[in-house]
Amino acid sequence: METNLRLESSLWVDNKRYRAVLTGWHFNWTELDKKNHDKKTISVPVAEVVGVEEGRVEILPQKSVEDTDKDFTVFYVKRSSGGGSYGLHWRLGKTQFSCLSRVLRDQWTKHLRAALKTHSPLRPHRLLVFINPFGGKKKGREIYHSLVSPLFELAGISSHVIVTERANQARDHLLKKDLTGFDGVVCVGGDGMFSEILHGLIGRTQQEAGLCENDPTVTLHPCPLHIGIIPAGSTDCVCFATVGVIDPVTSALHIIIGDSQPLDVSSVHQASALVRYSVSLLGYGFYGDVLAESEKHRWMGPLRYDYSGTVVYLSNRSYGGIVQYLPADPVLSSPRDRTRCLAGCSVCSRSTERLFPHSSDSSSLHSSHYSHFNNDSEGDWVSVEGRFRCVSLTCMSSSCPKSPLGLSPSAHLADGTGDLILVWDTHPLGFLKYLYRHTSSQDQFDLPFVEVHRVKAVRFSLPPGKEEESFDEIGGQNDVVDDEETGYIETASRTGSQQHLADADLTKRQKTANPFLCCTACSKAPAVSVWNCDGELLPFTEILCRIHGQLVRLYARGIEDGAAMQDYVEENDKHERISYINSLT
Ligand SMILES: Nc1ncnc2c1ncn2[C@@H]1O[C@H](COP(=O)(O)OP(=O)(O)OP(=O)(O)O)[C@@H](O)[C@H]1O
Repeated sequence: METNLRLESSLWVDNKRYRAVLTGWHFNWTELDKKNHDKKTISVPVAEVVGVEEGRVEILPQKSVEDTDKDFTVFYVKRSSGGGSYGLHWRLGKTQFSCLSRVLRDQWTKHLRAALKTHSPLRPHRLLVFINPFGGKKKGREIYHSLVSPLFELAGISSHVIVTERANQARDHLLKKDLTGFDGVVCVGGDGMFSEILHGLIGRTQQEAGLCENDPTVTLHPCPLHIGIIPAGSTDCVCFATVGVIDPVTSALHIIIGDSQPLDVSSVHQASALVRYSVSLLGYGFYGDVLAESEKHRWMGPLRYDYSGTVVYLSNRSYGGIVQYLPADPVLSSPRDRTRCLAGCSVCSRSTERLFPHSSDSSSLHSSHYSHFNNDSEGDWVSVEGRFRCVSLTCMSSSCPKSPLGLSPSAHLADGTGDLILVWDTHPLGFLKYLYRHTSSQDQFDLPFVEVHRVKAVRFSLPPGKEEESFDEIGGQNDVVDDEETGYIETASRTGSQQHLADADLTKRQKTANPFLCCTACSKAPAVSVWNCDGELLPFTEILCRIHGQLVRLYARGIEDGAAMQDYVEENDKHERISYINSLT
């Protein structure tokens, strides 16, 4: 097939002659001098071509076409450094080519489009887009319509756009409505919007597969629809940790070219009920207290997190608890191995084979055998008891602009494990040192009171004598939630897809029941903290978490950084190396 797609001819750009070659995987054009010697080559992977249009076409600020017989325009991904951030920004590159004849022009457009189809099989054709008009600086609609929609149009993607009118509308839509014909779901918003999409898609997939989400031993079914994140929130950590930059155009281009990044998800259970899903931070102690405190100061905007962090740090708290964990296989990877999970991560690729042994390639994942937990021998649980400053579990590095290497710098996005970080009680300066190291490249685990373990599951309970206040006692008597939107009445903790049920009453409960909230004003320190689950407070203290390997897929490819791109380039021949670097600059 590749030989059929090959095409080579002279083309002109700005009256300069180029030799253009379409090989199977790359489209290259090399400037020629008067003696026909090669000057500069630009090489674009076919998979990164966004669109091919007849004529001389402009997209921004408005689409305009100068329809000439012998011209065509190629749009493609162009990289630039992240302006101080860790990853690379993607921009829309554009080159207008002129041919000697219309026949040749038609040949080029036909071949390029055919190559796109062959080498980019996961490109979406139809997307369901949810915009949170109130997320972040309330610019979701503007971001989508001015920056993203023109790119989708150029790439021939049709989208059904829903501007949400209430919290949880996107999640409920995904749980109940017909999703036939959609290749993916895009959220325009922050981490809260992403979490809605996550819960909706996972819940829907399990409903359709007839699986019970409440049972932590059940191997959940991976979601068939991809998730795209257009960052427009005040916290966009999932986007940052999976793309490397917070930039709507970069994210839109990843969606268009059909990048596919699997992501591990942790399910959080209380007794025999699912409470929530988490992908980034599940934190008890310091991180839970900071979130609880910050809820009181929402009027401060994003500043509330810095303020609350200081207040909670000064309150110098630690909490008793019993942590049990199921270690992951230490031969596969370690949270202290100083590796980084970057685009093309080999640990994650090997995990795909381990987690889905019967699928020949990633595209057939969703029809494969899903019993990856059953294939792993469970191993032995390890138990530790004591007083902790914080207990955290993360399925990814949880890097963010303030902490570019993240909570666990060597964590992987898709290896079926999470990193459990135990920070034992210590003096305030020691804890400050631990916190400070998150903002630098110093190893935050190289401290005597810090432990990190790569795990498959975690259980947290209170020490004997400090048993959990029952759910009812802390104000959550209403076990039944009436979902007005759908007319459903479901019982929390008893039905499948019930994670959404806990949400409706949660805010109410937190206000009256959160032990931290009531105790900040008291001199007596609280005996228990609260869990921060990806920015939401959990109404339970004693929980069980299970990591589900590669449960969802994002339109992303993991963080690309300069060094990683250089490694990629090294694998190509010298000619392509030079041309690739040229195309970056
Ligand atoms: N139309 C709406 N009205 C009110 N809330 C909404 C609406 N649409 C979505 N939401 C909710 O708003 C919450 C926050 O949204 P999002 O994450 O997009 O923005 P954010 O500014 O990063 O949020 P925050 O900083 O408050 O966590 C989400 O949990 C989502 O459920």
